[in-house]
Amino acid sequence: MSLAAEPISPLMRTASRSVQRAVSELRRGDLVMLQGGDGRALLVRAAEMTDAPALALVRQIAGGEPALVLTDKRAIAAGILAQAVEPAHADPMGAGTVVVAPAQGLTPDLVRVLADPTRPGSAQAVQPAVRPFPSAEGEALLLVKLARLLPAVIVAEVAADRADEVAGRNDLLTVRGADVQAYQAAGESTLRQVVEASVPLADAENTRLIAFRAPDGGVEHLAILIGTPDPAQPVLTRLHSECFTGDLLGSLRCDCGAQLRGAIREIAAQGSGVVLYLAQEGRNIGLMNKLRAYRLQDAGVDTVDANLMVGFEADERTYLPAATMLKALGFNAVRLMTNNPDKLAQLARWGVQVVDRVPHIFPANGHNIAYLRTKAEKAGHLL
Ligand SMILES: Nc1nc2c(ncn2[C@@H]2O[C@H](COP(=O)(O)OP(=O)(O)OP(=O)(O)O)[C@@H](O)[C@H]2O)c(=O)[nH]1
Ligand SMILES: [Zn+2]
Repeated sequence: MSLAAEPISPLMRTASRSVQRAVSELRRGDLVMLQGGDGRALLVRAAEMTDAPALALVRQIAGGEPALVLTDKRAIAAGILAQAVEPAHADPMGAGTVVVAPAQGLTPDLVRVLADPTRPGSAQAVQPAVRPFPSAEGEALLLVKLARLLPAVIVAEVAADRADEVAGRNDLLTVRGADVQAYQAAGESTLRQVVEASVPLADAENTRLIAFRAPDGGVEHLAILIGTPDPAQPVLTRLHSECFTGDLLGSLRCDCGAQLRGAIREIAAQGSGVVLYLAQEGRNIGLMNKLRAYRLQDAGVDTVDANLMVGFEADERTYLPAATMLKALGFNAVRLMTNNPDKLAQLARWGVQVVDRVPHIFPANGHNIAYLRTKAEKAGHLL
């Protein structure tokens, strides 16, 4: 049942190391040097971490005025952009980017109001410039998304032929935009089994947990294997994206807790199957950002628009990790318990045959009616 141990190439190891280090620097509020795939070099820091000394440091190192980069979704929500930016080529990660460089300069307040939808304020006076993806700015946004921060960055361009010298003098980590673009899919397609243990569950006593991790030490996902599925037959399968609030706390805002426990019960009743517990909290925007989206929903916005207002796509998940795990377990055909057509389409796209869809619907609880209705009306869920 284990994956053939494919050695990770030295090139990939170096690439993922610099991306992971850059993510860590950004989360600390430090600057990194990004060598963009477009040949431009940018000093980058997370907008979420920006105060006056931080802006002053960027000015001092770059010798020029920094700009704020937002996704087009966030810029529209902030009222400074009329419509979405068309990507230069069809790339699911390629959100259009919007660059704000006000003549009077950036202030921490302006950065906060534009980057963070939970901070009230207005920013009528700024004129953004738009850039289709790919661009160094778009790669900087991918980095802060990987860091699970708000999708907004402060950038300042540095002459490409001076980037190494500036980075060296200021002890800044350098990361290549091409590596940032390749990072996520590389980790997701090389997940391998790390450990397997028996964990009897109240609703499914004959259960084993199989833990997966990418060779570069990235995100970890779990397979909850119930009974002994026959790989020669389509396996009853549930893809479940992590939901701390619903799964662990029993939050009534969503249907996740009911779906998770319901899937375990149903698989146990049918004899065997697997639940993949995917580390994709908040449709892969992370818990902090999901809580930001909840704040907006408390003010009347629906779950799809709330994601867009924070600056993300409505759904940032890919099911490549799920497909990689299923194949590693020897399961090439599944009966998928879901109402989400994207899960069906993506699994097929990543080479897992979906023989059947098993509806996975639970009664509304009085708090999640609008959430479920939005999933049906806007996200095409088959409810
Ligand atoms: N961003 C965001 N994420 C949410 C919200 N409510 C729930 N989630 C997340 O949505 C995901 C729900 O995942 P699933 O139940 O696997 O998927 P689904 O898209 O509902 O599809 P099916 O249940 O398979 O039909 C989890 O990662 C939750 O954390 C919300 O209001 N905003
Ligand atoms: Zn949930």
